[in-house]
Amino acid sequence: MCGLYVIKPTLCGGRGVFATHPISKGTLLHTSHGPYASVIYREYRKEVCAQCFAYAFDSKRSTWSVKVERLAGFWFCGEDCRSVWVRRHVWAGVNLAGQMQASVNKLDKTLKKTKGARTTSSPNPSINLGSCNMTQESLDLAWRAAERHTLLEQLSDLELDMVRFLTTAMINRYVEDVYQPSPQDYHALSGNWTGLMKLQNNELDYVRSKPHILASHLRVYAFMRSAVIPILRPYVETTDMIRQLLGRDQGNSFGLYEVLDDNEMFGYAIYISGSYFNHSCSPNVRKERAGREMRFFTTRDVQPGEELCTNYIDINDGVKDRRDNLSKDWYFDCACQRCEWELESLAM
Ligand SMILES: C[S@@+](CC[C@H](N)C(=O)[O-])C[C@H]1O[C@@H](n2cnc3c(N)ncnc32)[C@H](O)[C@@H]1O
Repeated sequence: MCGLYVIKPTLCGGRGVFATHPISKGTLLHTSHGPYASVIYREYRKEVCAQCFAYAFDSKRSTWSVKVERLAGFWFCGEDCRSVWVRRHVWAGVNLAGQMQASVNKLDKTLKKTKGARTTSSPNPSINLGSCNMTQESLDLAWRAAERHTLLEQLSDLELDMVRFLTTAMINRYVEDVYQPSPQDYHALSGNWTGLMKLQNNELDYVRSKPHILASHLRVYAFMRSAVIPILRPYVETTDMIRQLLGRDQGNSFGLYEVLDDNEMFGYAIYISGSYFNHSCSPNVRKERAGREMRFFTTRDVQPGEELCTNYIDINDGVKDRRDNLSKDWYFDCACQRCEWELESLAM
């Protein structure tokens, strides 16, 4: 709902969402109508509707039966979802998502057959890919080297899912560049490429916190360069787009759960307009997925000027565990008031 909040800088958590009016408990604050980038994990693809994310098991089925003809890889809970998906994914008669999926599957099969065990060598042996002291300069060097030495390797299932996730954003960018979609199309993606680029980029923090991830990202890039269909090739000629996307994925993506956060997680997604809510260990907002939408509701009455926050982790843990989890998985030291109070009382 517009007019109830503004996005503005916080003291120590970048930008945040602040109430401008009194808001009562249970108010629907905001709806992100659909993700700009998303993936349903491969193992769930036949069980989760590619359009509305309905889970087959909830309907007492094991899989969905409706799929896109030819270029399979997308299953739907019914004809309606399939036709919405086709309307949004088939441009000038070309099913870009289907073609990419087929190309990714083909390359994966070829690598499995021909390469066997993967290697973990650096594309440039002089660059150390596994350091928590990584600087921006050495990170840039590693990526630039990847543009010159394409080291094609078999990917893990998680990396293949990452490829599929990146592909959805790349296709949305292509459609923006070529077809100038309508405002409704942008609405359905909760923003556009420019909006996506305004989200916080966590690339360096992520690589420092999980040093092994850089080698994985470089493998994903090399794979995408080989798997990409000709129409999308310009987007992977340099590493820029993939880096921009990977830097936003970390710290901005939402888990796609059956419905509530403690159910089965079957994928992840970037909801651009929903990415401005900061974390608090005593949140006043909860998120709820409804089909493809992500909705944000207040969980108590809120006063004007108060920050509106969700929780990124389980807030039932003790202060030390919460802070460790946020630092490990979200790369920040929580600046919320509850942490401050609980840390003070621990120090006394
Ligand atoms: C999903 S984004 C939220 C929007 C972000 N503040 C921005 O300006 O784009 C998550 C990032 O916000 C910051 N953040 C969120 N909650 C925070 C908190 N409780 N304390 C400190 N930083 C926080 C961290 O930098 C985190 O990586």
